Amino acid sequence: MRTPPLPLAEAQGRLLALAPQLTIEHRAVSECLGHYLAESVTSRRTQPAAPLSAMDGYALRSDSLPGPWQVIGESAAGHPYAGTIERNQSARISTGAIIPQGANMVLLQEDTTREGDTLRLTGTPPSPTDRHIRPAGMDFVGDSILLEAGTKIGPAQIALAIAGGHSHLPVRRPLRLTVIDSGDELVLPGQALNAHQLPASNGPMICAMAAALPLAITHTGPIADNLTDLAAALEAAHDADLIVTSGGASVGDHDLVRPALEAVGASIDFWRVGIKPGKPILVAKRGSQIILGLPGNPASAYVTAYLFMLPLLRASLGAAQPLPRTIPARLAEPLAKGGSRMEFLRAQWDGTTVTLDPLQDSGALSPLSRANALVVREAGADAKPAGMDVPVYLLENGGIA
Ligand SMILES: Nc1nc2c(c(=O)[nH]1)N[C@H]1C(S)=C(S)[C@@H](COP(=O)(O)OP(=O)(O)OC[C@H]3O[C@@H](n4cnc5c(N)ncnc54)[C@H](O)[C@@H]3O)O[C@H]1N2
Ligand code: MOO
Repeated sequence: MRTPPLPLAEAQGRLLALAPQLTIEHRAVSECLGHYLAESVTSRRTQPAAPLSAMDGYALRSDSLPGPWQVIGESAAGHPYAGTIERNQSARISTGAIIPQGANMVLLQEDTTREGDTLRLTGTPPSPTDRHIRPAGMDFVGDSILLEAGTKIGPAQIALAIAGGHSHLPVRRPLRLTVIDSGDELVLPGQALNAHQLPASNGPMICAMAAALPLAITHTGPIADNLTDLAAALEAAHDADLIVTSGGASVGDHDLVRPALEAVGASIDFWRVGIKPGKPILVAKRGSQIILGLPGNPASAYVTAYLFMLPLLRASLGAAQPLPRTIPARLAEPLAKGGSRMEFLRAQWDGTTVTLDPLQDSGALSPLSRANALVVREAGADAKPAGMDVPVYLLENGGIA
């Protein structure tokens, strides 16, 4: 007997619970871009390690205002002043240099004049007096959490980890992903073809969607629509952590993904989710390996890769926040009422309003290439007037802010 399609949230939860536990390795920080921290990282130093000047000027004592002062030395970045500043003394100081002993104020050089070693105040002294001083530990202190486990490592996190004294970071090993195109009608890109054929575009699209993540990707196919070839392709990918197929997931006589999975000893975890496009998505397991059978229609493959494959990859790689998040966007035009499945409508978002593409056929690629957003319409939702907010997934960066 056929089980009804799962609700999206339940299906995503079931899939994420299967995410493989990849081993942790320590990678050079500068090679961690796009990885997720496998463990929280603690600062090995305090920054700034000592009070620093935030401006170029003169360091002196606030109780010596209004001067004049004798300039007795200099504190430059990398070359601190070794002595102590007494009343009516000052040290030339540059941005990023340590505030000398005794000083508690920095006068901007624009607020002073200097003749020889004599410094005079011409402008207004800083208020509060420590305004141009960055206190020790302003950024972070030693032995505190610098970056939480699950944080995505981008340029700022790379800089913070290095500033915190780290040369390597704990991350998951790259996930091995095999993407398989299958279908008798498919040919390689650019190959001569007849009316009954079409270029296999899903595989390259799926690989491109995953490309920013730390993966070892293998792309195979197109594989012919027969059990032997499909089972052989699945077998050849036995050491992949995740296999993603597209097509052959539905109910037709040539939809062989399920029988091929059974032939290689995989067990189906679930099949069919109440979403449009993408209903016939299939999830199977073989040992610790996961197989995601995405539907063949290009928009269905894209939407299911976005809602299932990318979150699974992110979860496996240790992301704290693997699921994409919607933002509210204002409808440029009215939205008709929802149908029996939750829908993900290809749309253009201009930063404020969102406009649905007039072509929503799941077999069409051109609306997908025009879209930068998916409008979410719940099953059975009431019609909505123009100007109303709807939840929208932004497609850039997999919907992860
Ligand atoms: N009687 C029913 N028919 C269908 C149902 C249903 O419930 N009952 N579901 C429909 C839905 S919804 C979808 S989605 C499709 C998905 O079917 P499959 O996953 O079996 O996909 P195929 O039939 O193999 O292919 C569909 C379509 O996509 C093209 N395709 C396939 N692979 C690729 C590729 N790698 N690159 C580019 N294009 C590809 C293929 O040529 C077909 O045009 O089933 C409905 N049918
Ligand atoms: O759900 Mo299918 O994905 O409509 O085309």
